[in-house]
Formats: sequence, C-alpha cells, structure tokens
Amino acid sequence: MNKRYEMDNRVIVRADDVGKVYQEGAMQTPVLQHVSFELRRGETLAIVGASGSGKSTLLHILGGLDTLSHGEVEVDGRKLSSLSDAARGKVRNHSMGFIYQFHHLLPEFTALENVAMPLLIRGESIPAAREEATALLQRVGLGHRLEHRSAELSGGERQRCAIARALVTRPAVVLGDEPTGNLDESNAAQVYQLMLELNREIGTALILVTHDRRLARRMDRTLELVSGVLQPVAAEADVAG
Ligand SMILES: Nc1ncnc2c1ncn2[C@@H]1O[C@H](COP(=O)(O)OP(=O)(O)OP(=O)(O)O)[C@@H](O)[C@H]1O
Repeated sequence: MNKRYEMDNRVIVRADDVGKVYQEGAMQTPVLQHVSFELRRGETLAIVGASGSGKSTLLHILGGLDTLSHGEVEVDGRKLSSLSDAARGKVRNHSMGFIYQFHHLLPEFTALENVAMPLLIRGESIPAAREEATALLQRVGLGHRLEHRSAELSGGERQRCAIARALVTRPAVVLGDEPTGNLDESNAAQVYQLMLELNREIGTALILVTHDRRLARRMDRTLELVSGVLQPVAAEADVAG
C-alpha cells in the first residue's frame, strides 16, 4: 500500500460515563460503570481484564452493536445513541473495522470477494473494490491466495484475510475482540505485528480486547476492566505476560 495519511490529533472514539446494565425481567446485571476514555487518530489501546469483567460488552457498545444504559459513545464525531439504525450502520461501514477471534469470513466467497465486500456495500465499483482488495491482500501476504475460499485458507491466513477486510475501507478505528486468541504463538505474533504496521500506515486507531498482556504491552496504552470499571493498569509488573 502506498497511501500515507496525514496524521492529525482528532479524537476518534470518545466514551463518556458509559454504563451498562443487562435487564432480564426483574433481574438486573450491572456490567459497566462510569467508563470514560478518549482515543485519538492512530492511537492503539488494549483493554484487558478478567473473564466476565465486561470487555466484550464494552467493545459491542463502542461498535454500535449493543445499547448503553447510561452515558454516550462518539465515534468519528457521531454520537451513536442519537443515530437511527440505518445511520449507525453507515458509521459502522464507513468509520469502523472489526476483527474477531473467529474470522467470520463468508465461507462460500473467495478471499478477494470477502475483502472487497465492505467496499461494494459502501457503493464502490467492482473493479475499484477488486483493485483495493487485491492490494491489501498482497500487503498481508495473501497475494497468492486471492481466489481461495476461506475454507481453503489456514487459520493464520484467515485472520490475515480478516485484517485486510477490516482495513480495506481505511476506517477511523478498528475494534478487535481477541483477534489472535485462536492462533498459535507464532501466528499470533505475526498477526499482531501486521495489525500494528497497518494501523501506522493507514492512521487507523485500534482498540483490542485481549487476554494476552504481553501483546497488550505493544499498544500505546493498556486499560483494565475490573468489575466493569475501566482503570489504568496498576504497575508494569501486572502486565507481564
Ligand atoms: N445478554 C446478557 N444478559 C445478562 N448478562 C450478560 C449478558 N451478556 C453478558 N452478560 C454478563 O456481563 C458480564 C460481562 O460479559 P462480557 O462478555 O462483556 O465479559 P468479558 O470480559 O468479555 O468476558 P470473557 O473474557 O470471558 O469473554 C458477564 O458476567 C456476563 O455474564
């Protein structure tokens, strides 16, 4: 990829006093409390925390996939709670990329088709989408696998393809939920490295939920969810992997 983006210092994600309570009949489960942070263009943030501390819930709220009970989330200048479903979908397609633990590639489509899809959804022409997708797949080392269906790719290749799909729209922010959680150590390190390199090249902000504190240390910042409260990680010793 040869496009380099002017870096500005704009706030891309702002969480302001976010709270989440799951309500099932009379039962209330408070999950997030007073979560506030800002992420600027190109910054990388790891969110760590024990199982059940609310990491995925927070990521879903930031990604506009779940509603909040209190506070506000702003992504790329848009307040998510004030948007219609259609407008929120547009922000998701234009400003966000998603990488999950399991790749969620469409199995009946080729790598090239999977990566081109977000561009086609936003209305780009087929030749332009194919060209962009091809360039990014080459960048993630899959230039020789363009016509393979995802079932015909290895685990590491699928995650690299998922990274290409998340970044092909050059989103303002990528949200990753344990994107390396399903890979062996060497593939995980390679995928992490690639995400950080592309993040720098494109100027995308990156929020990763991870259990892997060793990998988290390579991000600009790490915040920890402790029983739904987001706080700085106490000491360097605590993030030793
Ligand atoms: N739909 C729901 N209704 C009620 N409680 C829920 C719901 N979804 C999640 N929870 C609860 O919210 C808490 C936080 O869940 P979440 O999945 O965000 O945790 P997590 O930190 O991502 O955990 P893990 O690391 O195990 O994936 C958990 O205690 C969970 O039981």
